[in-house]
Amino acid sequence: MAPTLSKKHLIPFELWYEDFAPGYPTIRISNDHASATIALHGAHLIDFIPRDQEPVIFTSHDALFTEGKAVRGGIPVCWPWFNAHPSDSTMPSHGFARNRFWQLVESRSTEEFTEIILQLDTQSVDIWKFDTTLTLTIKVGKSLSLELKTTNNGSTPVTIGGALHSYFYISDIQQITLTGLEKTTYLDTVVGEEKIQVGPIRFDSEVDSVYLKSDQPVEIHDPGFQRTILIEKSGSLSTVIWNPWTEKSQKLADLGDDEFHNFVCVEAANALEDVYILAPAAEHCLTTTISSIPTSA
Ligand SMILES: O=P(O)(O)OC[C@H]1O[C@H](O)[C@H](O)[C@@H](O)[C@@H]1O
Repeated sequence: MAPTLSKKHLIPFELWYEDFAPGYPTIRISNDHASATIALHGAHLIDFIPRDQEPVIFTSHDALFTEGKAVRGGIPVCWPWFNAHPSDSTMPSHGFARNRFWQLVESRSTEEFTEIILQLDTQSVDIWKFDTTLTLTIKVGKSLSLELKTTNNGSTPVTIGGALHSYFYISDIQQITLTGLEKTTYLDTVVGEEKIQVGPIRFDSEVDSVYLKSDQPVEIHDPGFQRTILIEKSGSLSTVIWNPWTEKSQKLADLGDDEFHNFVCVEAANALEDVYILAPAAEHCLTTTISSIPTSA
C-alpha cells in the first residue's frame, strides 16, 4: 500500500510530491544544480538531470510503475542480497527492498544539495526474520550521492549483500569505454569464467560481469554526449557491469528491444563473496557518488 505522504518534508519550490501513476507517488526535487525524481516504491531514483545536461540516469520507456515490481532503469536498491538468493530459489531476485514502499522520514535543503532520507520498515516483511533498520540518504546537487545504511538491531548476526544498481544514460553502447577496472579479476557470468580485464571495457555483445576486490572509481567515457560520468563508491568491494544486448533485451518485457544501445549498468555492489556479516548493533554503509563531467568537443 502506498505510504502516507507527510507534508512536513516538503520544501517550497524545491521538493514536492507527484504521482507517476495512480497509487505510485514520487518525490520531485529541483534546485540550482539539478533535478531528480525518486519513487517512494523501492526508494527508486528514476532520474537525475544536472542543469544544462542530458539525463545521467536511464529509465526505460517501457518501465512499469506499479507496486511489487521494480522499475527497469534508474537506481534499484538491491537488498539484502544481490541477484538470486544464495540458498532459496523461491526468494525474489535482488532481494525485496526494491519491491516495497518506503517512507520519507527527513528532508533538508542546503546551498549545495537537497537531501532526503527514506526508510524501509523491514519488520513487516514476512520473508525477513531479522531486526534491521534500512535507510537510504540521497543528495541531489552537482553530483548525486546515495548512502544505503543497514543497522542490525537484533541479537543474532545478519548477512547483508546487495547493490546500488545504477543504469546510466549513454549516447551509444558501441562508442563508450569504461576505465578504472583494468587488471581487475572478474567473473564473466555470460560464459561462467574468471578473467582479468585487459585495457578499458568496450561493448559489442552481452556483458554481465562481477569485478572482484574492486573499490576503485569507474569512469564512463561518452564522446557522443561529450562527457565523462565518474562513479565513486565505498562499502563495496565488487562492481557489476551489465548490458543485456539484443536477445536478452527481447526477453525483458519492460525494456524496449533497442534500448540497450542507450544504457550501461555500473553497480556499486556487495555481490558473491563480498557480503557483510553484521554483528548485533553493527552497521554497514554502501555508498555511491555520481558526477557528470562535460568534456570539450
Ligand atoms: O532483471 P533484474 O532482476 O532487474 O536484473 C537485471 C540484472 O541485474 C544485474 O546486473 C545482474 O548482474 C544481471 O544478471 C541481471 O540480469
